[in-house]
Amino acid sequence: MPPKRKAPPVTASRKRARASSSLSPPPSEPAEQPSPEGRVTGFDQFRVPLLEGDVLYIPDFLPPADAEGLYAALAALPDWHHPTLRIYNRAVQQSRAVAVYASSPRTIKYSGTEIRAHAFPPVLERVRRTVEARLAQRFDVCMLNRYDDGGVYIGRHSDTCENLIIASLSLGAARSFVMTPRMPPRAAGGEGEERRRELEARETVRFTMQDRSLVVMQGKTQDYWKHEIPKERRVKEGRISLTFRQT
Ligand SMILES: O=C(O)CCC(=O)C(=O)O
Ligand SMILES: [Fe+2]
Repeated sequence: MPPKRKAPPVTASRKRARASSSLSPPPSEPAEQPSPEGRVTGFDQFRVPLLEGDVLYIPDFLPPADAEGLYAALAALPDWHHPTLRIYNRAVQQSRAVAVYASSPRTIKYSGTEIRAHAFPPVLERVRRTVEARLAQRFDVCMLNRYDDGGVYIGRHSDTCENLIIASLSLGAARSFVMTPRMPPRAAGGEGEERRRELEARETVRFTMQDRSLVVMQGKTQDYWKHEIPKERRVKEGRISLTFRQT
């Protein structure tokens, strides 16, 4: 199998960008205006080079002062739980803990189960305001994911296209984000299956999500790409992602 194509330009340029960025926008910046296109604009230098995908990786998105104590405060929220999923008719408890918040009371469909969304707690509301102002977008739902160490992962999936824009803020341990192209169904099965695996491996894009960074997925990304956070056994620290969604 050919080696997975890494995306060194993404990682390398982000390292350079990190030193210089001060990410609280000046109040005059146009980011305060809602974006008419329904997509995040103005971050072109952070675009991940993907065919038919619109993905941004923005390092140092949250200033260190805003991130101080945030991991611990979020980890202490009372709403975390490990959903029980039905896999091949067996009940399996997910290793990743989740907590869901929404601006109005509702339940959220999630991997075949329903999760009750809570009201945004003040600590999360502050982050939401920062993300909304910087991206010039509104987010009405936030799903938190907690990966206590590198053994906790999220399998390869696409999110539903009801999520117009997903903005995922990372806190804690650096983890890999792996994007694999979605293949048409006819590419699978028999000999096609082997070819599909080969193409997937060749086109796979991988980058590292650092503490305080933001990944944005929008446009047709979910139609053309799957994403995952694979197990990385050497990672001993926890990571929390705040996945802001538009529903
Ligand atoms: O943890 C992340 O950054 C992404 C999680 C994810 O893909 C999801 O919640 O759908
Ligand atoms: Fe996802």
